[in-house]
Amino acid sequence: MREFEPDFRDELYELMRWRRDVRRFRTTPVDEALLMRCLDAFSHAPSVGLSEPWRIVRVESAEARAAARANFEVANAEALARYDGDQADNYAKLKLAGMDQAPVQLAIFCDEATTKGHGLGAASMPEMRRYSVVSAVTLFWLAARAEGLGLGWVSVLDPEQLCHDLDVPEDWALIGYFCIGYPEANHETPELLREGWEARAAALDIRSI
Ligand SMILES: Cc1cc2c(cc1C)N(C[C@H](O)[C@H](O)[C@H](O)COP(=O)(O)O)c1[nH]c(=O)[nH]c(=O)c1N2
Repeated sequence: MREFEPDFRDELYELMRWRRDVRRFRTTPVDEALLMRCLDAFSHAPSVGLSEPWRIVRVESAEARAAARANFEVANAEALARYDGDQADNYAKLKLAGMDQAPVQLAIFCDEATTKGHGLGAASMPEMRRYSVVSAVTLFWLAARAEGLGLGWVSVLDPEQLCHDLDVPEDWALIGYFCIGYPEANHETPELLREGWEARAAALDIRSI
Protein backbone atom coordinates (compact mmCIF):
# COMPACT_ATOMS: atom_id res chain seq x y z
CA MET A 1 0.00 0.00 0.00
CA ARG A 2 1.40 3.32 -1.07
CA GLU A 3 1.93 5.90 1.69
CA PHE A 4 0.98 9.47 0.87
CA GLU A 5 3.13 12.37 1.98
CA PRO A 6 1.74 14.89 4.48
CA ASP A 7 1.97 17.62 1.82
CA PHE A 8 -0.21 15.56 -0.50
CA ARG A 9 -2.74 14.98 2.26
CA ASP A 10 -2.86 18.71 3.01
CA GLU A 11 -3.46 19.43 -0.66
CA LEU A 12 -6.16 16.78 -0.85
CA TYR A 13 -8.05 18.38 2.04
CA GLU A 14 -7.54 21.77 0.41
CA LEU A 15 -8.96 20.38 -2.83
CA MET A 16 -12.06 19.25 -0.92
CA ARG A 17 -12.47 22.75 0.50
CA TRP A 18 -12.08 24.32 -2.94
CA ARG A 19 -14.54 21.93 -4.55
CA ARG A 20 -17.52 24.16 -5.03
CA ASP A 21 -20.76 23.98 -6.95
CA VAL A 22 -20.11 26.33 -9.86
CA ARG A 23 -22.90 28.17 -11.68
CA ARG A 24 -20.89 30.84 -13.52
CA PHE A 25 -18.58 29.63 -16.24
CA ARG A 26 -16.18 31.07 -18.74
CA THR A 27 -16.94 29.92 -22.28
CA THR A 28 -13.30 28.77 -22.79
CA PRO A 29 -13.46 25.29 -24.33
CA VAL A 30 -12.34 22.29 -22.30
CA ASP A 31 -9.61 20.16 -23.83
CA GLU A 32 -11.01 16.75 -24.78
CA ALA A 33 -8.12 14.75 -23.29
CA LEU A 34 -8.42 16.65 -20.01
CA LEU A 35 -12.16 15.95 -19.86
CA MET A 36 -11.53 12.27 -20.53
CA ARG A 37 -8.92 12.17 -17.77
CA CYS A 38 -11.50 13.55 -15.35
CA LEU A 39 -14.20 11.16 -16.57
CA ASP A 40 -11.79 8.29 -15.96
CA ALA A 41 -12.68 8.82 -12.28
CA PHE A 42 -15.80 6.76 -13.04
CA SER A 43 -13.58 3.81 -13.94
CA HIS A 44 -12.14 3.79 -10.41
CA ALA A 45 -15.31 4.57 -8.48
CA PRO A 46 -17.00 2.25 -6.02
CA SER A 47 -20.32 0.67 -7.02
CA VAL A 48 -22.65 -1.81 -5.41
CA GLY A 49 -21.71 -5.33 -6.51
CA LEU A 50 -19.33 -3.73 -9.03
CA SER A 51 -22.42 -2.96 -11.04
CA GLU A 52 -21.00 0.30 -12.47
CA PRO A 53 -24.52 1.51 -13.24
CA TRP A 54 -23.50 5.02 -14.42
CA ARG A 55 -24.48 6.04 -17.91
CA ILE A 56 -23.18 9.34 -19.26
CA VAL A 57 -24.79 11.36 -22.03
CA ARG A 58 -22.88 14.27 -23.52
CA VAL A 59 -25.43 16.94 -24.28
CA GLU A 60 -23.94 18.72 -27.27
CA SER A 61 -26.55 19.53 -29.90
CA ALA A 62 -28.25 22.91 -29.79
CA GLU A 63 -31.59 21.10 -29.79
CA ALA A 64 -30.78 18.90 -26.77
CA ARG A 65 -29.31 21.84 -24.85
CA ALA A 66 -32.36 23.95 -25.60
CA ALA A 67 -34.63 21.18 -24.32
CA ALA A 68 -32.63 20.88 -21.09
CA ARG A 69 -32.58 24.64 -20.66
CA ALA A 70 -36.35 24.92 -21.21
CA ASN A 71 -36.86 22.06 -18.76
CA PHE A 72 -34.86 23.97 -16.13
CA GLU A 73 -36.83 27.19 -16.73
CA VAL A 74 -40.16 25.44 -16.15
CA ALA A 75 -38.95 23.51 -13.09
CA ASN A 76 -37.37 26.65 -11.64
CA ALA A 77 -40.57 28.66 -12.07
CA GLU A 78 -42.51 25.85 -10.35
CA ALA A 79 -39.95 25.75 -7.53
CA LEU A 80 -40.17 29.52 -7.07
CA ALA A 81 -43.96 29.29 -6.77
CA ARG A 82 -43.52 27.08 -3.68
CA TYR A 83 -41.91 29.93 -1.71
CA ASP A 84 -43.55 33.02 -0.24
CA GLY A 85 -42.51 36.50 0.79
CA ASP A 86 -38.82 37.24 1.37
CA GLN A 87 -37.84 33.64 0.71
CA ALA A 88 -39.46 33.82 -2.73
CA ASP A 89 -37.61 37.09 -3.43
CA ASN A 90 -34.34 35.48 -2.32
CA TYR A 91 -34.95 32.35 -4.40
CA ALA A 92 -35.72 34.43 -7.49
CA LYS A 93 -32.34 36.14 -7.19
CA LEU A 94 -30.33 32.91 -7.04
CA LYS A 95 -28.52 31.60 -10.09
CA LEU A 96 -29.13 27.87 -9.98
CA ALA A 97 -27.58 26.66 -13.23
CA GLY A 98 -24.84 27.62 -15.67
CA MET A 99 -26.47 26.03 -18.69
CA ASP A 100 -26.05 29.12 -20.88
CA GLN A 101 -22.28 29.23 -20.67
CA ALA A 102 -20.92 25.84 -19.60
CA PRO A 103 -18.95 24.41 -22.56
CA VAL A 104 -19.45 20.82 -21.41
CA GLN A 105 -22.84 19.52 -20.31
CA LEU A 106 -23.48 15.97 -19.19
CA ALA A 107 -26.65 14.20 -18.19
CA ILE A 108 -25.74 11.31 -15.92
CA PHE A 109 -28.07 8.40 -15.34
CA CYS A 110 -28.31 5.23 -13.30
CA ASP A 111 -29.15 2.08 -15.24
CA GLU A 112 -31.65 0.51 -12.86
CA ALA A 113 -31.89 -2.64 -14.96
CA THR A 114 -28.22 -3.50 -15.27
CA THR A 115 -27.42 -7.15 -14.58
CA LYS A 116 -23.78 -6.28 -13.97
CA GLY A 117 -22.96 -7.15 -10.37
CA HIS A 118 -25.68 -9.85 -10.34
CA GLY A 119 -27.72 -7.88 -7.82
CA LEU A 120 -25.14 -8.16 -5.06
CA GLY A 121 -25.85 -5.58 -2.34
CA ALA A 122 -28.89 -4.19 -4.12
CA ALA A 123 -31.54 -6.86 -3.50
CA SER A 124 -33.02 -5.24 -0.39
CA MET A 125 -31.78 -1.72 -1.23
CA PRO A 126 -31.98 -1.16 -5.00
CA GLU A 127 -31.34 2.55 -4.39
CA MET A 128 -27.71 1.54 -3.83
CA ARG A 129 -27.26 1.65 -7.60
CA ARG A 130 -28.13 5.35 -7.58
CA TYR A 131 -25.90 5.95 -4.58
CA SER A 132 -23.09 4.30 -6.57
CA VAL A 133 -23.54 6.81 -9.36
CA VAL A 134 -23.55 9.68 -6.87
CA SER A 135 -20.33 8.47 -5.27
CA ALA A 136 -18.72 8.25 -8.72
CA VAL A 137 -19.88 11.76 -9.56
CA THR A 138 -18.16 13.00 -6.42
CA LEU A 139 -14.85 11.53 -7.52
CA PHE A 140 -15.31 13.09 -10.95
CA TRP A 141 -16.12 16.42 -9.26
CA LEU A 142 -12.83 16.34 -7.33
CA ALA A 143 -10.83 15.29 -10.40
CA ALA A 144 -12.36 18.16 -12.37
CA ARG A 145 -11.55 20.62 -9.60
CA ALA A 146 -7.96 19.34 -9.45
CA GLU A 147 -7.72 20.09 -13.19
CA GLY A 148 -8.98 23.66 -12.64
CA LEU A 149 -12.51 22.91 -13.87
CA GLY A 150 -15.72 23.69 -12.06
CA LEU A 151 -18.86 21.56 -11.97
CA GLY A 152 -22.42 22.60 -11.32
CA TRP A 153 -24.99 20.01 -10.38
CA VAL A 154 -28.44 20.87 -11.73
CA SER A 155 -31.45 19.08 -10.29
CA VAL A 156 -34.07 21.78 -10.84
CA LEU A 157 -35.49 19.65 -13.62
CA ASP A 158 -38.37 17.38 -14.58
CA PRO A 159 -36.46 14.07 -14.86
CA GLU A 160 -39.11 12.30 -16.94
CA GLN A 161 -39.18 15.11 -19.46
CA LEU A 162 -35.37 15.15 -19.69
CA CYS A 163 -35.22 11.37 -20.16
CA HIS A 164 -37.77 11.73 -22.95
CA ASP A 165 -36.00 14.68 -24.60
CA LEU A 166 -32.60 12.95 -24.48
CA ASP A 167 -34.17 9.70 -25.69
CA VAL A 168 -32.53 7.45 -23.10
CA PRO A 169 -33.65 3.88 -22.31
CA GLU A 170 -36.63 3.70 -19.97
CA ASP A 171 -34.68 1.96 -17.20
CA TRP A 172 -32.29 4.87 -16.85
CA ALA A 173 -32.99 7.18 -13.90
CA LEU A 174 -31.66 10.72 -13.99
CA ILE A 175 -29.02 11.39 -11.32
CA GLY A 176 -28.22 14.91 -12.42
CA TYR A 177 -27.44 17.33 -15.18
CA PHE A 178 -23.90 18.64 -14.94
CA CYS A 179 -22.45 21.88 -16.24
CA ILE A 180 -18.68 21.79 -16.57
CA GLY A 181 -16.12 24.40 -17.53
CA TYR A 182 -13.66 26.92 -16.18
CA PRO A 183 -15.22 28.90 -13.32
CA GLU A 184 -15.54 32.68 -13.58
CA ALA A 185 -14.23 32.83 -10.02
CA ASN A 186 -13.04 30.43 -7.35
CA HIS A 187 -14.51 30.45 -3.88
CA GLU A 188 -13.81 28.66 -0.66
CA THR A 189 -17.39 29.11 0.53
CA PRO A 190 -20.67 27.90 -1.01
CA GLU A 191 -22.51 30.45 -3.14
CA LEU A 192 -25.78 29.72 -1.29
CA LEU A 193 -24.03 30.64 1.96
CA ARG A 194 -22.64 33.84 0.44
CA GLU A 195 -26.12 34.70 -0.86
CA GLY A 196 -27.67 34.17 2.59
CA TRP A 197 -29.87 31.26 1.52
CA GLU A 198 -28.48 28.70 3.97
CA ALA A 199 -25.63 28.30 6.46
CA ARG A 200 -23.27 25.42 7.06
CA ALA A 201 -24.19 23.25 10.05
CA ALA A 202 -22.24 24.32 13.12
CA ALA A 203 -21.14 20.76 13.79
CA LEU A 204 -21.38 17.31 12.31
CA ASP A 205 -24.30 15.24 13.59
CA ILE A 206 -22.40 12.21 14.90
CA ARG A 207 -24.07 10.03 17.51
CA SER A 208 -22.81 7.16 19.57
CA ILE A 209 -24.96 4.37 20.91
C1 LIG B 1 -27.50 16.20 -5.35
C2 LIG B 1 -27.23 17.66 -5.53
C3 LIG B 1 -28.10 18.43 -6.33
C4 LIG B 1 -27.86 19.79 -6.49
C5 LIG B 1 -26.75 20.38 -5.85
C6 LIG B 1 -25.87 19.59 -5.09
C7 LIG B 1 -26.11 18.26 -4.93
C8 LIG B 1 -25.14 17.44 -4.11
N1 LIG B 1 -26.55 21.74 -6.01
C9 LIG B 1 -25.38 22.37 -5.37
C10 LIG B 1 -25.66 22.68 -3.92
O1 LIG B 1 -26.52 23.77 -3.81
C11 LIG B 1 -24.31 22.98 -3.27
O2 LIG B 1 -23.55 21.81 -3.27
C12 LIG B 1 -24.48 23.47 -1.83
O3 LIG B 1 -25.10 24.73 -1.85
C13 LIG B 1 -23.12 23.59 -1.14
O4 LIG B 1 -22.28 24.40 -1.90
P1 LIG B 1 -20.89 23.90 -2.43
O5 LIG B 1 -21.13 22.70 -3.32
O6 LIG B 1 -20.10 23.51 -1.22
O7 LIG B 1 -20.34 25.06 -3.19
C14 LIG B 1 -27.36 22.50 -6.82
N2 LIG B 1 -27.11 23.83 -6.99
C15 LIG B 1 -27.87 24.57 -7.83
O8 LIG B 1 -27.63 25.77 -7.99
N3 LIG B 1 -28.88 23.99 -8.54
C16 LIG B 1 -29.20 22.69 -8.39
O9 LIG B 1 -30.12 22.22 -9.04
C17 LIG B 1 -28.43 21.90 -7.48
N4 LIG B 1 -28.69 20.57 -7.28
